[in-house]
Amino acid sequence: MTSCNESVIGITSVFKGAFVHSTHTSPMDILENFILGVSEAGKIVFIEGAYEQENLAKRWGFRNTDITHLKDWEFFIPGMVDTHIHASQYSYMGTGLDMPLLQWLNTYTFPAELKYKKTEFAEEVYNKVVKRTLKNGTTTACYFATIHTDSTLLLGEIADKIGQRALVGKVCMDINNTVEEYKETTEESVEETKRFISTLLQRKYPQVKPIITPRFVLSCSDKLLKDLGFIAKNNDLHIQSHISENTEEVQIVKEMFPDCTSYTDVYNKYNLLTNKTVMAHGCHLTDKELDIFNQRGAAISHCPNSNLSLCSGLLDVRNVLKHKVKIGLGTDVSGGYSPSMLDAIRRALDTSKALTIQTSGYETLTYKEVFRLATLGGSQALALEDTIGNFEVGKDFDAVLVSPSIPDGPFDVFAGDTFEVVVEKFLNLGDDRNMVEVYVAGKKVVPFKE
Ligand SMILES: Nc1nc2[nH]cnc2c(=O)[nH]1
Ligand SMILES: [Zn+2]
Repeated sequence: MTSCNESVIGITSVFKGAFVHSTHTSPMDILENFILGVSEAGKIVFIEGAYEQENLAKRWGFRNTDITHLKDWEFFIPGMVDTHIHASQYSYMGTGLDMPLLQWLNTYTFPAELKYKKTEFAEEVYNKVVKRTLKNGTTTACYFATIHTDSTLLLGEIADKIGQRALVGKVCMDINNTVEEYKETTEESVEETKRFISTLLQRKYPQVKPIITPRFVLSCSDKLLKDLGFIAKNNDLHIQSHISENTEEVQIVKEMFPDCTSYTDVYNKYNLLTNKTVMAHGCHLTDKELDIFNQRGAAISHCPNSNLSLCSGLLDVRNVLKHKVKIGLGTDVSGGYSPSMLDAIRRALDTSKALTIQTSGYETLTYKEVFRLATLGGSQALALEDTIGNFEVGKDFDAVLVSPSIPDGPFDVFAGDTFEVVVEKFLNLGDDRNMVEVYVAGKKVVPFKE
């Protein structure tokens, strides 16, 4: 296909059918009988009612035979954004959820992460986690790897090869009093972070970028936090970490930093709270801390499966939204036992309902609001809203083609169902069998090439 009037931009795909997405004003818009065009560069160039088909065809130079028609009940959703996932913890996902955070880290996590010193092990696990999440509709993942630079670079290479959009973090930690082998010196951590960033950036992967990753305050010395804040600022990089996940952790941070007014104040002091920062959990943040998040433009990754599985706490998403703090959803594999963002949607609803049970007058989140968190909210949390998150013209076409009525699928569709009902069924009951195609920047990445 070539364009005529709009001769600079060539159209490579045109889809006709239903598109379901969120906007600032609406948590869920269902656009039935629409037509969407994707450019060679993978960007959305138009999305309009199908009655505009002839005009669009003339303007963009495509023929009727170039159009891909969605089948009955099929619809596109924007690719989902996992704002917090530990690629390295995928190897033991679904196990070891019988203790609280700090004991869990010492017993299961640190020994498991130590194994990534070997790049062969990293290669096996990282190929699996990228494929598993992509086929579950995660088109963008914000990854923690381990302290090992070469294995973490491999994660970037694998995400690029398989076609997932990713922020990839080499974990930084110079404190570990229980698994002594699993830590770096302060200098190593800083130097290896610099090597990681420069090597990954040199590779110029179009959709894979580095993210500065201090594990959390309890794993990092003051000097390390300070240097990482400096590196992030000098290179305008994304930042991720954990904050206020459970009460024991919050108490220890308070005792360690008597001069700081809060956990948030510690990160803020070291320039680690920016408009490109995403902090996981935040279950126990105070209103004052949320105000600081708002002022800095920093975001929260809500990881409800993990918060329930490790008995960490119930994040009050309604309160976070009230403070106008950016928020997305995360699986937090493997504190969370599921790699699926559909599970994150469901557990976020469960959490909101638990808060409703214990708080009179609580305004429960709707499934539509939680869908927005998994898509547009995630893009905002990762400061990628200009590129992804919904089907606005000019954004990259990151999308999942959902086929609700596949043979032997996880739920049934009936003739009397409305489109809205089918979307709700998919969000509550669907799984990767329904996600028949996945696109990142206009390129079909699921089904996999091999
Ligand atoms: N859930 C979770 N919390 C953390 N806090 C510090 N490290 C971790 C981790 O690996 N998982
Ligand atoms: Zn985590």
